[in-house]
Amino acid sequence: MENLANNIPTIDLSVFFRDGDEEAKKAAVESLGRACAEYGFFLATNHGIPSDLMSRAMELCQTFFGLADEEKLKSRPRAGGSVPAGYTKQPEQSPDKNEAALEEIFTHFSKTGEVIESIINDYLGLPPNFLKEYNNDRSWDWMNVKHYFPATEAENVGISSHKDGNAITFVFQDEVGGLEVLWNGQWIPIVPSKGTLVVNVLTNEKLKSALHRVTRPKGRSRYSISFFYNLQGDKLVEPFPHFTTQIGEPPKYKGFLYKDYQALRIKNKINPPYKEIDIDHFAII
Ligand SMILES: O=C(O)CCC(=O)C(=O)O
Ligand SMILES: [Fe+2]
Repeated sequence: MENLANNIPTIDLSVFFRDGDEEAKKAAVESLGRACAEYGFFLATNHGIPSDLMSRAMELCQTFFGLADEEKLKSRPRAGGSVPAGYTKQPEQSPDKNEAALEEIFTHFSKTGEVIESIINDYLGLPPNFLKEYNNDRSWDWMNVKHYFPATEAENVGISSHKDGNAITFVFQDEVGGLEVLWNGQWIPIVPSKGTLVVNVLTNEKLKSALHRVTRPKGRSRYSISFFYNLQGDKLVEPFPHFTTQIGEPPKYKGFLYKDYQALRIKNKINPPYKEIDIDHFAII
């Protein structure tokens, strides 16, 4: 049988972290854009996040999750934050001196997000810096770390099928595996490698917001770090005129305020009947 995992493209981003080499940049923009249009996912190498920092961050997650519950509970998110989940800095309870690794990797993810955003800007033929200027407030970006327990005989759901609700997601997973993306009706495994980026951009479907899920392998725990490159809450999100009026195509989605969308997602996630709200909620049928 064909190994579909090989279909997910790997993009080397090194060319975007140095000056010059315009031809190579153009080729990489094209490959990255095509991967986003076809799969909504790609694997990135040379993405600007130092590998020793990634190892330290992953070690820290594993140390943290190994603590007793009463210790972990001391680090729960503070009430009144803009998002009710994710990593919250609690220095006095930090598991060890490596804590800075999570802060540092957050900054790197943010920068790499800007690089990917500008590549997507070019791929879509938007005016220079259009997305950068539209999405110019990084204070809504966030990150979380997850510990998936081994599958049992009865069930193996890590995260059920969903679309992310942000602009670009980076997932850094350990070597265990379990992340899968839906493509042409089949679940394709995202085989662990140094850095996996999940891309979801609102462009009237010029790029794909892919359904994905995590299944839990038997016999071992799995850890991952997800970074969500976001939008500022008061932004109005709707298909840009470049993808609608300017090219004579109707919008496929209604507009919404980004913070209302996030609130709706969370409300439905934590209240019965526990529905996954995603961008389809705003689709114009
Ligand atoms: O843990 C993973 O590999 C993916 C997690 C995910 O899809 C998410 O956090 O939205
Ligand atoms: Fe996700």
